[in-house]
Amino acid sequence: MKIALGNDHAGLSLKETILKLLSRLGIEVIDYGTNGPAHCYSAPIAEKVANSVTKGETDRGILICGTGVGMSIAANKFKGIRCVVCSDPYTAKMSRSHNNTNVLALGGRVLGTELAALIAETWLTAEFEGGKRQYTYDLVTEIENRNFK
Ligand SMILES: O=C(CO)[C@H](O)[C@H](O)[C@H](O)COP(=O)(O)O
Repeated sequence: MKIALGNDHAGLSLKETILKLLSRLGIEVIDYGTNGPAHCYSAPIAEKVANSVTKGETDRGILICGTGVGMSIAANKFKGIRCVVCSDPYTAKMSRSHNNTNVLALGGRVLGTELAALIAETWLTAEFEGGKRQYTYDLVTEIENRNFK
Protein backbone atom coordinates (compact mmCIF):
# COMPACT_ATOMS: atom_id res chain seq x y z
CA MET A 1 0.00 0.00 0.00
CA LYS A 2 1.09 3.57 -0.68
CA ILE A 3 -0.17 6.46 1.48
CA ALA A 4 -0.35 10.18 0.70
CA LEU A 5 0.32 12.10 3.91
CA GLY A 6 -0.44 15.78 4.53
CA ASN A 7 -0.52 18.06 7.54
CA ASP A 8 -0.58 21.70 8.52
CA HIS A 9 1.53 23.28 11.28
CA ALA A 10 -0.91 21.99 13.93
CA GLY A 11 -0.45 18.43 12.67
CA LEU A 12 3.32 18.48 12.38
CA SER A 13 4.17 16.89 15.70
CA LEU A 14 1.65 14.02 15.33
CA LYS A 15 3.00 13.39 11.84
CA GLU A 16 6.20 11.99 13.35
CA THR A 17 4.17 9.30 15.14
CA ILE A 18 2.27 8.43 11.97
CA LEU A 19 5.48 8.25 9.92
CA LYS A 20 6.96 5.80 12.46
CA LEU A 21 3.80 3.69 12.29
CA LEU A 22 3.84 3.60 8.49
CA SER A 23 7.49 2.61 8.53
CA ARG A 24 6.81 -0.21 11.04
CA LEU A 25 3.97 -1.49 8.83
CA GLY A 26 6.18 -1.32 5.74
CA ILE A 27 3.84 1.16 4.04
CA GLU A 28 5.28 3.52 1.43
CA VAL A 29 4.57 7.24 1.92
CA ILE A 30 4.43 10.34 -0.22
CA ASP A 31 4.75 13.29 2.17
CA TYR A 32 2.96 16.44 0.98
CA GLY A 33 4.12 18.48 3.99
CA THR A 34 4.19 20.83 5.65
CA ASN A 35 7.50 20.09 7.30
CA GLY A 36 8.10 23.31 9.21
CA PRO A 37 6.37 24.96 12.18
CA ALA A 38 5.20 28.08 10.29
CA HIS A 39 1.47 28.65 10.05
CA CYS A 40 -0.03 27.30 6.83
CA TYR A 41 -3.52 26.65 5.50
CA SER A 42 -4.82 23.11 5.58
CA ALA A 43 -7.06 23.12 2.48
CA PRO A 44 -4.30 23.28 -0.18
CA ILE A 45 -2.51 20.39 1.53
CA ALA A 46 -5.72 18.37 1.66
CA GLU A 47 -6.11 19.12 -2.06
CA LYS A 48 -2.68 17.64 -2.85
CA VAL A 49 -3.45 14.48 -0.89
CA ALA A 50 -6.94 14.14 -2.41
CA ASN A 51 -5.55 14.54 -5.93
CA SER A 52 -2.88 11.95 -5.24
CA VAL A 53 -5.53 9.42 -4.18
CA THR A 54 -8.05 10.16 -6.94
CA LYS A 55 -5.34 9.97 -9.61
CA GLY A 56 -4.20 6.59 -8.27
CA GLU A 57 -0.71 7.77 -7.41
CA THR A 58 -1.43 6.53 -3.88
CA ASP A 59 -4.00 4.09 -2.50
CA ARG A 60 -5.23 6.14 0.46
CA GLY A 61 -4.48 9.34 2.35
CA ILE A 62 -3.89 10.50 5.91
CA LEU A 63 -4.39 14.15 6.86
CA ILE A 64 -3.49 15.83 10.15
CA CYS A 65 -4.45 19.31 11.29
CA GLY A 66 -5.49 20.72 14.68
CA THR A 67 -8.82 18.91 14.81
CA GLY A 68 -8.90 17.00 11.52
CA VAL A 69 -12.02 18.98 10.64
CA GLY A 70 -10.66 21.51 8.12
CA MET A 71 -8.69 18.81 6.34
CA SER A 72 -11.66 16.45 6.16
CA ILE A 73 -14.03 19.13 4.85
CA ALA A 74 -11.57 20.06 2.09
CA ALA A 75 -10.81 16.44 1.16
CA ASN A 76 -14.51 15.55 0.91
CA LYS A 77 -14.95 18.24 -1.76
CA PHE A 78 -13.17 15.91 -4.19
CA LYS A 79 -15.05 13.37 -6.24
CA GLY A 80 -13.95 9.90 -5.20
CA ILE A 81 -12.78 10.93 -1.74
CA ARG A 82 -14.46 9.54 1.37
CA CYS A 83 -12.66 11.10 4.27
CA VAL A 84 -13.42 10.31 7.92
CA VAL A 85 -12.31 12.55 10.74
CA CYS A 86 -11.79 10.10 13.54
CA SER A 87 -10.99 10.09 17.26
CA ASP A 88 -11.60 6.44 18.17
CA PRO A 89 -10.55 3.03 16.82
CA TYR A 90 -14.13 1.67 16.49
CA THR A 91 -15.12 4.45 14.10
CA ALA A 92 -11.83 3.97 12.25
CA LYS A 93 -12.60 0.29 11.72
CA MET A 94 -16.25 0.81 10.78
CA SER A 95 -15.41 3.64 8.41
CA ARG A 96 -13.37 1.12 6.43
CA SER A 97 -15.55 -1.98 6.74
CA HIS A 98 -18.92 -0.25 6.20
CA ASN A 99 -18.05 2.95 4.31
CA ASN A 100 -14.81 2.17 2.47
CA THR A 101 -13.19 5.46 3.49
CA ASN A 102 -10.03 6.24 1.59
CA VAL A 103 -8.76 9.20 3.62
CA LEU A 104 -8.32 9.44 7.40
CA ALA A 105 -8.18 12.84 9.12
CA LEU A 106 -6.69 13.15 12.60
CA GLY A 107 -6.58 15.99 15.11
CA GLY A 108 -3.06 16.73 16.26
CA ARG A 109 -4.44 18.90 19.08
CA VAL A 110 -7.08 16.34 20.03
CA LEU A 111 -5.36 12.97 20.18
CA GLY A 112 -2.47 11.62 22.19
CA THR A 113 0.18 9.83 20.19
CA GLU A 114 -0.72 6.29 21.36
CA LEU A 115 -4.40 6.71 20.56
CA ALA A 116 -3.66 8.33 17.21
CA ALA A 117 -1.34 5.46 16.25
CA LEU A 118 -3.97 2.89 17.27
CA ILE A 119 -6.64 4.68 15.22
CA ALA A 120 -4.36 4.89 12.19
CA GLU A 121 -3.23 1.25 12.42
CA THR A 122 -6.84 0.08 12.81
CA TRP A 123 -7.88 2.13 9.79
CA LEU A 124 -4.92 0.99 7.68
CA THR A 125 -5.52 -2.70 8.33
CA ALA A 126 -9.34 -2.84 8.13
CA GLU A 127 -10.96 -3.93 4.87
CA PHE A 128 -14.23 -2.95 3.18
CA GLU A 129 -16.84 -5.68 3.71
CA GLY A 130 -18.60 -5.27 0.37
CA GLY A 131 -21.87 -7.22 0.15
CA LYS A 132 -24.71 -5.13 1.52
CA ARG A 133 -22.23 -2.36 2.29
CA GLN A 134 -21.57 -2.02 -1.43
CA TYR A 135 -25.17 -0.87 -1.95
CA THR A 136 -24.70 1.87 0.65
CA TYR A 137 -21.45 2.83 -1.02
CA ASP A 138 -23.11 2.97 -4.43
CA LEU A 139 -25.95 5.17 -3.14
CA VAL A 140 -23.37 7.75 -2.11
CA THR A 141 -21.64 7.41 -5.48
CA GLU A 142 -24.97 8.18 -7.19
CA ILE A 143 -25.31 11.35 -5.11
CA GLU A 144 -21.73 12.23 -6.01
CA ASN A 145 -22.38 11.69 -9.72
CA ARG A 146 -25.52 13.84 -9.63
CA ASN A 147 -23.94 16.70 -7.72
CA PHE A 148 -20.22 16.88 -8.51
CA LYS A 149 -19.11 18.38 -11.80
O1 LIG B 1 -9.54 22.66 10.96
C1 LIG B 1 -8.47 23.20 10.80
C2 LIG B 1 -8.23 24.14 9.67
O2 LIG B 1 -9.43 24.40 8.98
C3 LIG B 1 -7.34 22.90 11.70
O3 LIG B 1 -7.74 22.39 12.93
C4 LIG B 1 -6.20 23.88 11.84
O4 LIG B 1 -5.10 23.13 12.16
C5 LIG B 1 -6.41 24.96 12.87
O5 LIG B 1 -7.56 25.70 12.60
C6 LIG B 1 -5.18 25.85 12.95
O6 LIG B 1 -5.34 26.81 13.97
P1 LIG B 1 -4.29 27.98 14.19
O7 LIG B 1 -4.88 28.75 15.34
O8 LIG B 1 -4.25 28.78 12.91
O9 LIG B 1 -2.97 27.36 14.50
